[in-house]
Amino acid sequence: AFDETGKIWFNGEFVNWKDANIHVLSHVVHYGSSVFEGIRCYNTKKGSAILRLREHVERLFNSGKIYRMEIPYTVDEICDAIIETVKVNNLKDCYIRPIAFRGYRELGVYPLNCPMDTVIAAWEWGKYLGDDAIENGVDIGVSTWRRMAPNTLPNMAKAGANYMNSQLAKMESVSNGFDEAIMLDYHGTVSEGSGENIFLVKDGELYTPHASLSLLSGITRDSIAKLAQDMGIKVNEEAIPREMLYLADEIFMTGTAAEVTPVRSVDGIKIGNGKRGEITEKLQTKFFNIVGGVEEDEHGWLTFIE
Ligand SMILES: Cc1[nH+]cc(COP(=O)(O)O)c(CN[C@@H](CCC(=O)O)C(=O)O)c1O
Repeated sequence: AFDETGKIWFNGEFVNWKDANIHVLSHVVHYGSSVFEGIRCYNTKKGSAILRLREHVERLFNSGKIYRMEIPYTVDEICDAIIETVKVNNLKDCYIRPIAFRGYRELGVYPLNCPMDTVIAAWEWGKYLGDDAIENGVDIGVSTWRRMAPNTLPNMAKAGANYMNSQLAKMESVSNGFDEAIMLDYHGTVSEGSGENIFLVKDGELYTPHASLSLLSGITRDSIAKLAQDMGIKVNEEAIPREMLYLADEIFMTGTAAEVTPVRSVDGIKIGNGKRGEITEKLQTKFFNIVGGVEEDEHGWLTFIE
């Protein structure tokens, strides 16, 4: 639950949390016309730092471009506003949610007469899949809901409407007793989770579905792939059959909220020894050491908040 005492950046002004409201007849409420980001700020040993800020903001604008949304700010202005939002709320470790959406003027599917509203909120958000998930892993199930097919809803856009698909998969998996869903794509090969990308480990190599085909081109996915390459671990991007999930030595999921979460079972079938795998732990430790300021940020991913 939110502590509701913070300030929210709303179309260029900071407003009180409880005053950050929109009209119920805003286009976005009825038609899902929003694009958004999930970004984390970490309280590193050297102060608070936002992870891959520019990549996230550029993806926000790319998502908007797909939907012909003209967000009335530059990438730099949104980056600066995000930094200000963390500072004005005196947050150290937090999750940041920029969102741009079609606002209030008229209803009807055609969106281009509605104004664009832009909001940035930030709050403390713990471990996405539960406190012990990072160490002990989660149980996931393959959903009967597939990720959106090509040319239906754009998987490359981090758009609100895509999460109606994610919600269906998540609700189904939780009702089946799992912690998270893994979705297949239109062709029946492995795609992504309701809010994460997925990696398999087999014979010392990583396997992950092609970016931007049927899944969000994850920034954490990119970070982990780079860390694996730094460690001399080969990363294979390829179509992964569902049954490969069962045969993997290790599986983990990646996302800004999920960070690096091991998977211990799929559809009730134990993965490897049913615990966090060795390569998963190595990558997870490296990731957390970088975002914790314990190890050198060699890729320049951290933007420190003075
Ligand atoms: C469908 C999906 N796929 C992959 C990812 C991983 O992307 P990245 O964060 O760039 O590594 C996310 C992030 N999910 C965000 C929203 C979660 C939510 O519940 O809302 C997040 O992790 O912030 C997804 O929502």
